[in-house]
This record gives sequence, C-alpha cells and structure tokens, in this order.
Amino acid sequence: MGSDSQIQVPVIKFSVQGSDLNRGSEGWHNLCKRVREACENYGCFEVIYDKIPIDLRTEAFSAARQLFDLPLDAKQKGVNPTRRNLGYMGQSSLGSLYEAFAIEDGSNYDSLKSFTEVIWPDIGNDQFCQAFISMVKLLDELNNILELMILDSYGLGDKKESIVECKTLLRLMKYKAPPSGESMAGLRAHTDKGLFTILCEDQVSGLEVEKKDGQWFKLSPSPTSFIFFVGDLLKAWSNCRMHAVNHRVMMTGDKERYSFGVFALPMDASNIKAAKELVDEEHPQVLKEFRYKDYLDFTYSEKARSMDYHMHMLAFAGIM
Ligand SMILES: O=C(O)CCC(=O)C(=O)O
Ligand SMILES: [Fe+2]
Repeated sequence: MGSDSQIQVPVIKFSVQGSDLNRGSEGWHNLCKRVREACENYGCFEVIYDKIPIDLRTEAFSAARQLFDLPLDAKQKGVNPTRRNLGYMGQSSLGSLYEAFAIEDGSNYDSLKSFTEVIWPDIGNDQFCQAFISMVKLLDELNNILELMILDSYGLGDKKESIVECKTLLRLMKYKAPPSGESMAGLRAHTDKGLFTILCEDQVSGLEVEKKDGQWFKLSPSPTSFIFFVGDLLKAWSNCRMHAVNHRVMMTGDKERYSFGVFALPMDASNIKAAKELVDEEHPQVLKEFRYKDYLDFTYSEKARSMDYHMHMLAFAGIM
C-alpha cells in the first residue's frame, strides 16, 4: 500500500522548565495520559526533550559520518562473528542501501571506548565517545522518565519490577540514496523486538509507519525531535493494550540518510509476561509467558521468515 503524508503522530514535549516533570504534578499526569494514548493508538510519537541541545545532535551525527566514511575493511573490524546483530552490519540481507553498527551497553563509556579501539586500533576516537556518551546518557534519562510515565498511566507506579530490566543498545544507521528517480526500501517493515526504542534522524526523512488500518504514512519529525516506538516487549507487558507499530524506511531523492537509535533490550534469559494488574475480565490474557531468547530464535526461524514481521509475537506466544 502507498504512503499518505498527511497524517501525523502525536508530538509530546518534555520540558525541564516548569513542573511537568515533577512526578505527581498536574502537568506530569497530563503527560502520562498523552503518552499512554499515543502508545495505545499509534505505537509511536514524536518526543521533544529540551535537555538535549541541538549542538549535541550535530556532534553525534558528525562522529557517525566519520565512522561510516571509513573504508570497508576498517568498518569490518567491527563485525562480531559470535553475536548476531552486534558490531558492523554492512550491505546485508537487511537491504542493499543499509549499513549499521550496533554497540552493546551504549550508555557505558568503557563500552563505547572498546568499540572505537576496535575500529580505530590503538588510538580509539575520543570525540566519538564524548558525543555519544553524552547523547545516550540523556536518552537513557528520557527513557527512565517515559517508563515511569507509562507505569503511572496505568496506576502501576510502584510496580517498576513488573517491566523487564533492560540495557541500552546503541545502533547507528546509514542508508544510501537509491538510484536516480527510484523509491526503494532502506529497511523493510518490522516491529522492534525490545521494550522500546528512541530514534534520532539527521533531517533526511524516510521513516514510515503503518496505521492500524494498513495505510502507511511518512513521519516528518522536526529537526529537534526524537521518535519513540513501543517495542514487542512493552506490548507484551501491557497485555497488548499498547501497539508495537510496524515501521520501515523508504528512500527517495539523492540524499543519504543517517539515523541512530537507543534500543531498550533485556538479557536473553529474561522472562516476559504481562503485568498481572493489566489482565482482567475486560482484558483477557493475550500472550503466554515466554523467554526473550526463545522469542528471538523464533524470529530467525523458517516459520517466522514466511510471515510479516509484525505477526511474530502473536504467532509465537499468542493464546488462541
Ligand atoms: O533508521 C531509522 O530511522 C529506522 C531504524 C529502525 O527502525 C530500526 O533500526 O529498528
Ligand atoms: Fe525499528
């Protein structure tokens, strides 16, 4: 189905000025309500967090460009042969326009430093580490605020342990421009497999989201916005009240796209289940409890490959 550029997702502003971020204030409750509605109805929203300066975005993207500009053999030092989806992923089955680097525990300075020491042997790249450590720490802070708001929005503010504990994976993406005059998938349609994701793009759009009625629409975030996505595990925690939205990247025009995301991911052995308070007569349990690793393995299986990505979780853990 084609895309409709008219529709927009909610834009929610988190300002450190004023009292909205004081838990319990009227502003906080309003934000909780808007976050919950956006997660249930759209599965994503645009976030403005004024604690993250625009200069930091510029520095992060300039460090990312420097990384992607390296010759292929330098980038391939970042290939991780033992862990899928970590290190360098170049022009892979994910799409001919796409390359990415994934860095585990991205809000930990030592983890960023080890990554740069593999790519730039011996010397590392302190500029890269400084830009991303500041950015990812601020995004982690925002993640914590959003997680607490989601809990509060269901009256579960003292049940933080009902949400699986996660670490932050940082992924940097680059999409080449398609051949002249063509429109091509940069990243195929999928839902994010973790708890939630915050994405940041560098002014070249391309991100599209599927509405519940199957219509695709383009996101055009402002240059200071981030995009929050509900992942499969948040959907599972909410007993499928929240919507893990199908999204993709479509490339047109002659510009490359750069983006990065912070992905909240649990340990492989974690058990995933709905908060018991969100299961009742009106909302019967939708999914069985499952181990995150078993779910990931399923998503790589033959059976999963034959179906749309956004169907994976229901197919794997759905109670029929
Ligand atoms: O590059 C983008 O904006 C989208 C990336 C994405 O959806 C993902 O990595 O899961
Ligand atoms: Fe995604």
